[in-house]
Amino acid sequence: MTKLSVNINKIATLRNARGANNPNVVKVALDCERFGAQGITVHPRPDERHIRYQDAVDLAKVVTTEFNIEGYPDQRFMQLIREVKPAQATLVPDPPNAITSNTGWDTIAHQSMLKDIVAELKEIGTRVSIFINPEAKYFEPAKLTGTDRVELYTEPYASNYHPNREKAVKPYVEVAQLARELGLGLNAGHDLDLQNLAYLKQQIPFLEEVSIGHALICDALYYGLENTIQMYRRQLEI
Ligand SMILES: CC(=O)[C@@H](O)[C@H](O)COP(=O)(O)O
Ligand SMILES: NCC(=O)COP(=O)(O)O
Repeated sequence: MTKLSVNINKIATLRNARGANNPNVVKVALDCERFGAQGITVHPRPDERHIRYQDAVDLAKVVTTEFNIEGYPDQRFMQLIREVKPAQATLVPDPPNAITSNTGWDTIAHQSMLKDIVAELKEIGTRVSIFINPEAKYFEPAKLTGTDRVELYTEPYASNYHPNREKAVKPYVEVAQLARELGLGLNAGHDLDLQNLAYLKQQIPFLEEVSIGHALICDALYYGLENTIQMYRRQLEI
């Protein structure tokens, strides 16, 4: 089974537009779970333009599915993980001013740093995933960091899906097999949507989790949150 973790960053973007607490991200997270989400993902950024660090603290108290916190492992992120102890921490190499995540780790250049961070996170008791591009050279070094999982950065798959989905998925299928051989668990995320999700799942049936935010929240404007979550879940059952 591939779990659907709903990224609620965009709910916080909407809330922050008016400064009060509507929509309430904690309530939305609980509703996502009630509607079928098997995990909740947040990615607090240093400027707190959407999810705030305090949101992650508040969410951790009530989320009963898998809570996944993504981010660059600076001191504030590590302090948050120590305080919240989420089920999973996903390490992303974004600089502080990144508009959104746009690449995975260079696990060769940053192997020693990642190894130390992974060890610290595992000491806390949090499963670790490393955000990674679909390039074979990064997988063995990723394994050597001690990480439990890797998360495939799927933006290139998503943007190449419509012109040629077979070509778009090919590098992902190759590295997914490699990850499997290395004993790395496999997550995927970024720009997955109702059109491209089922094919990715068909080609990589052993995906453990996808985290989806932007497209899912956009779809919810038309279909409603409950329907939308069910529609995404169905894509993963194919
Ligand atoms: C790692 C990843 O792909 C997601 O966290 C994505 O970047 C969402 O972040 P934003 O909501 O800030 O775009
Ligand atoms: N890890 C990816 C994620 O959480 C959501 O990415 P997106 O669906 O908002 O592009």
